[in-house]
Amino acid sequence: MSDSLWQACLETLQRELPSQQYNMWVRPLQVQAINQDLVLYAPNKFVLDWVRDKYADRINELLKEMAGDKSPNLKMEVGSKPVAPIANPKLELGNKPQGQAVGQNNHPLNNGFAPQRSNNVAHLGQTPPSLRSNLRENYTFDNFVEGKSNQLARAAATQVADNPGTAFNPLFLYGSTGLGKTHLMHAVGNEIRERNPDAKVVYMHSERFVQDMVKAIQTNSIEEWKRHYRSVDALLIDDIQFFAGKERSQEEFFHTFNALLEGNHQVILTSDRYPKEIEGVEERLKSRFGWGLTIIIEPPELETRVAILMKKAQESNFDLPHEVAFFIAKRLRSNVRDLEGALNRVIANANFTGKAVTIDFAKEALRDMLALQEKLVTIDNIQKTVAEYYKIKLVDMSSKSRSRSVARPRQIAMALAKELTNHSLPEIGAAFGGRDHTTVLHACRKVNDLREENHDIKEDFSNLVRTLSS
Ligand SMILES: Nc1ncnc2c1ncn2[C@@H]1O[C@H](COP(=O)(O)OP(=O)(O)OP(=O)(O)O)[C@@H](O)[C@H]1O
Repeated sequence: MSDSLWQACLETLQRELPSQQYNMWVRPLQVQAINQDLVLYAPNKFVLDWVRDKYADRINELLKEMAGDKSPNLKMEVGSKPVAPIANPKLELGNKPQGQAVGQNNHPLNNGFAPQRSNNVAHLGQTPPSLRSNLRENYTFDNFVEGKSNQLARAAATQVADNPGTAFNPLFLYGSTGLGKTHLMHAVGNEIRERNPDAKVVYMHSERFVQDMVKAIQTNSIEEWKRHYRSVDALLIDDIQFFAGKERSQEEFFHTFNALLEGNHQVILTSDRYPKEIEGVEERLKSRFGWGLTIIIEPPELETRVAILMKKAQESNFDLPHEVAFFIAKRLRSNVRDLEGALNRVIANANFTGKAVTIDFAKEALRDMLALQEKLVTIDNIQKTVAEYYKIKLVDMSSKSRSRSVARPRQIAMALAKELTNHSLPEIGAAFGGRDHTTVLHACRKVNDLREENHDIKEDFSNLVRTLSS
């Protein structure tokens, strides 16, 4: 129960804090519920003091918001969550030993503190701490819900897992935040390890890569560091846009990258944008990124969002009524991470209040998230964004002109208004120069058809959804 409460708390903190702060201070915390206490374990005193000072009040506030007078007492300690005994050590050995504790051990501020580990848990041979695999075993192909928006990416990832180093190298996944790039990347890594438990698969966030390199330079161990990186079977680097402006790291990465590709070792990269659009990264590196296969993951459509919610609820053994999943999916459109956050919140609220999970219940539990979303996407905003995108005048959104160059963008804007806001067809019609609701309906159908047939319109529509929802 407290797990879902903490998860809900984490989701909110992740939304509220700049990602670097979140990754640095909050992500490494481990949690355990002990009676009425929720104990947070920090990897060292520095992190403990920082979190206590900067975030404890907000965490307490969130716990109270979500669990009311049943909210647990927040305690904080240096240490790590006691490791539960492993029922079947054989299953663990050599395959997927990395859990939270390993990530924590890798924390940049983890000055020599080693979390408790079970002796049953395998270590990766002589690999130095920074090159532990870091794979998150809960990110698999099995629990990745497929839909139109991620079909290609998933298929490519499966190919890479089947033929690492030879199918597509590098595999470059890009798309906005929270759409499953990291998940897919780990799924490939997990699958490679599943088939070959000896494979050295290393996952790294790009910021971590840079920090490690700096440390290796400071401690005169850069040669060893290079050797280790170049010896892996698969290197997974997340969010490589953070390499921007870090020239020395790019240089090292460039050589490592070439060495891996030459040796047919798999490289998988993710970024929030198309390689050529990453500013502050050398051209030669960007062009190398495109040598294999570059694929976008788009925001999931409604059916996929519902399927993701149902799947995640099922994984948490939570009985989520379909209409509630539909309601949440309809309202939260841009990002799977937000969907998960919403679900965790609903679960936490339901567990703590014991109330039945209805649409009204979800509305209440998600009040602030929904309000935020409504504020973000207004018809006004859609009209402005579409007009700018197609370089037409804003007044043409409501003009009577039927010329194709303005009528098509207008139809797209109407379809976006239907998809991204909760306004009714007549309300949308009124906002577009007093048009009839049947005109809006026709526009929505037309745009849907065009998205199937015409690649440019499909891409324009996704770009606009992304811009409007971010
Ligand atoms: N298709 C999907 N099926 C199931 N879960 C998904 C899917 N897509 C995303 N998720 C979940 O959404 C959350 C966010 O995904 P992930 O961290 O992979 O996003 P990301 O694209 O790497 O984001 P960022 O760019 O911010 O790193 C994860 O918990 C992931 O499991």
